[in-house]
Amino acid sequence: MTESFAYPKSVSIVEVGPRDGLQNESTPLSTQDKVELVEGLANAGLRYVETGSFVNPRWIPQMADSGEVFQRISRLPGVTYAALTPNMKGFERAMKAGASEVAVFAAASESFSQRNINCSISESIDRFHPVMEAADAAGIAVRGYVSCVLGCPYEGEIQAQAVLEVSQALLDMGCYEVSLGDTIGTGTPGSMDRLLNVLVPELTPGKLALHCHNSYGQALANILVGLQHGISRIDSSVAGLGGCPYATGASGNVATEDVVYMLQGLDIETGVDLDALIAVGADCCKKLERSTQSAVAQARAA
Ligand SMILES: CC(C)(COP(=O)([O-])OP(=O)([O-])OC[C@H]1O[C@@H](n2cnc3c(N)ncnc32)[C@H](O)[C@@H]1OP(=O)([O-])[O-])[C@@H](O)C(=O)NCCC(=O)NCCSC(=O)C[C@@](C)(O)CC(=O)[O-]
Repeated sequence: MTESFAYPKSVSIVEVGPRDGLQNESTPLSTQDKVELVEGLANAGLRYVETGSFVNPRWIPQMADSGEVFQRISRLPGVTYAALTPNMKGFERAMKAGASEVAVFAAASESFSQRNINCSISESIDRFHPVMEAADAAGIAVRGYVSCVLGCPYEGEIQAQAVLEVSQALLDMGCYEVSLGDTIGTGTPGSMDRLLNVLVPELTPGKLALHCHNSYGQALANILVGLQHGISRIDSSVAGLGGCPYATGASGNVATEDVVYMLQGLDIETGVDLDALIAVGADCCKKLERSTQSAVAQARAA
């Protein structure tokens, strides 16, 4: 643990429910329901909504209508509507649909990289170069993701050095930040602290975000460790939707409602209206015919 720390005064929440959440839901949500979800999240105060993904629809059918979702949403000023783009084809589709920002995604594990995007880590970096150049020319910011930072479903433990190398490569090529994905949620406050002790001095906290899945119930504790290291960008998914299609058993991201509640308790500003957010999560869960994974939403409903 860092010797002394001050919690950030505010935290930006990166809402990934409409993408990371819905990409792994078995019940398909209609395009109109997706549009209402994205609009509801922005109306609840979220300023960054990952709205969809431009990957091969044969790999991720749940995101096949992302172009239509982007085209149909009413946009609020000051809100970033972002998309995942694994290659130039994805980037071109995202631009046509009007995405305001894109994200490229790599992994710290070779096996996961092969299963998720059908290429090695270094091949993935090569594929991102033209995306970075095209985004730069178009004035589009690019976020980077690194999956499996605290464990891989195929390789087990992942070395911090491997996470550092791929994160550094993404920043060097022009990503403005790297989101560290605990894809299978096996991380603990101890392993997160050890990882950040390696990454933060090299990369600085302002270039890092945390993306914690909650499979083992550790996500909020891991995020707290990240805050103590000065990280102030947190990914989360309304109602804890989703999982990962290439990591069997991985549950959804930490629920946005639970993150907001914890941050409120720390007097950290998020700009999110918790009651409005809970209502958006409840509406989405009803449409998906599933229960919320948010402990806060469950407690409020009771
Ligand atoms: C990356 C590829 C496309 C490579 O897939 P590939 O098969 O190696 O690509 P290819 O270039 O050889 O092309 C094969 C076919 O795919 C098409 N294609 C090629 N690119 C696109 C595109 N962008 N959009 C639409 N179609 C595309 C291309 O046109 C061609 O079509 P065909 O000629 O056979 O009809 C594939 O592996 C893929 O789509 N993977 C999906 C990966 C994915 O979405 N995973 C989930 C998101 S990552 C995640 O959830 C983790 C994260 C970010 O949340 C963080 C964390 O939690 O760890």
